Amino acid sequence: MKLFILFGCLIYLVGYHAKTLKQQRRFPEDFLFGTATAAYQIEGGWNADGKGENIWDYVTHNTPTVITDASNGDVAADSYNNYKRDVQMMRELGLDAYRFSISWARILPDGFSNNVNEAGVKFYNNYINEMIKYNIEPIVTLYHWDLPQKLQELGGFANPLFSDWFEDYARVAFDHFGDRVKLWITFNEPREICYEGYASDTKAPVLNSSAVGAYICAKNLILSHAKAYHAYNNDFKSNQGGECGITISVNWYGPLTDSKDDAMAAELRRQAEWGLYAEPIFSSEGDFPKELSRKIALKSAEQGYSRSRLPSLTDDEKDFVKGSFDFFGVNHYTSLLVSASEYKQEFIVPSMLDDVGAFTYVPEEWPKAASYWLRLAPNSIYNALSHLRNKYGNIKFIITENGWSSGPSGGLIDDDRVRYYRAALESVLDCLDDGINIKGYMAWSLLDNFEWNEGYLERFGLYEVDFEDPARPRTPRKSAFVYKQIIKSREIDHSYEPDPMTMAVDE
Ligand SMILES: C[C@H]1O[C@@H](Oc2ccc([N+](=O)[O-])cc2)[C@H](O)[C@@H](O)[C@H]1O
Repeated sequence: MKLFILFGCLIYLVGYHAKTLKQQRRFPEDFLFGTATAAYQIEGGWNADGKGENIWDYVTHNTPTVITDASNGDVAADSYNNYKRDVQMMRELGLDAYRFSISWARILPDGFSNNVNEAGVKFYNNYINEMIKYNIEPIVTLYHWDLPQKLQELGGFANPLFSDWFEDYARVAFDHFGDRVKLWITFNEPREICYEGYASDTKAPVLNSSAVGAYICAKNLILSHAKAYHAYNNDFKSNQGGECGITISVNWYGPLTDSKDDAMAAELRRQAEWGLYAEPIFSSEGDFPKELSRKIALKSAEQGYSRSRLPSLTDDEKDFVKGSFDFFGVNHYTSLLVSASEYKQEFIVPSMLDDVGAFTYVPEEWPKAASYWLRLAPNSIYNALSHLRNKYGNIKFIITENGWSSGPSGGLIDDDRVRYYRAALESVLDCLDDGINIKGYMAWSLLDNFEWNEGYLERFGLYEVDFEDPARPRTPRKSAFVYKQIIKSREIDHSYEPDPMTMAVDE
């Protein structure tokens, strides 16, 4: 009997300690919890008050077939008129920060800095001031995919002068908003800009120029980032005291098996997906990834090109680009497994996938979102971030996007999104436990919005938006309450159930 009681006490004590240990997993007080959006996806007001046309206006108006539901961002969530409600939602959630993008053509209608649209500047001033009023730190992306159409007509990212145009635009933004904005992101997701915009028929400008244009874009984009970074560093940082980085999409690509070939295939795939853009900026060599560059050169020669389709960086360019960051913005959503053996060449034109030669696989048991590319994968954030830390050192990381999609009739009780966010944030805690220097986490997204090629068929919002109603009313989903709980307590309470689901600003 005594032994039985002793054993019972022991079990109770172990259980109690395990619980308290788990409760000790807290996010630091200075950790920035936020949400993220992008101008074209939420603002609407596509031609309001002097805004110029951008490549998404152009593509959606002229080739609506590119968008599954033939919709566009003309009105979207109408945040151009509803920005105060959006800031109220940020306050309801208790956000520390809010990541949004500036529409280049709203402040420079032709793309060039000679013609500044004062109404556009005023809109962003009001928006930023509203955040500052409530202690919400604005994190500004300069480019989230919406190039002024006039610049596209001059070649866009393929024009070698692109980096000058981007630097000029960045300077206008630093000049007007840098007294209040302290975290600047030059580009959102170079891979999606260059690969999907220039080597596929999905994203604007829908050029599908195969794996030629995409590599020219990659080089020009990296140089443009570095020009904006140096402009900030040399001419603004001492007065404004902010930081400048870039956001790259870093999903985790692991090997399918333990074979050497799969390990190599996974490495090549990582180099193609994000190393191409990260390596020149964050590595000590300041150059494109070696194995990938060799493979592209080889493929280019086989295809009869007299030089590699991937343009090289000169020594001066490498020096200029290397180390051009204060932080690494990571967009992370999911994981994929890579196999070398199963890859079959599918393309007749040069393609980035053929350049890599690796097949990706996703286990059926990983839960599916509404987006075909999105699964809930185990340890996804930890795998990606620990790899980045091991590769580039323990630099400052901010997770600038992470989120889950449902279909248009998904409703307010979004238990699958709740499960995803809790798992993702547990993985962030694993990173913090391991000493990885993550300083913030931005959930994608604050509210439902125009999801690019899927239009309004995929919803990522913590707040649901009624797109049928001209007023675009916003209603919090269950995930909004759960995120609020985590932000407020700095802990993940897996048993928390909001009841009733009524939202208010905590004073
Ligand atoms: C939902 C958000 O997606 C971001 O872009 C991508 C693109 C591709 C992947 N992927 O894993 O294949 C993930 C995210 C984008 O930055 C944002 O605007 C949203 O649309």
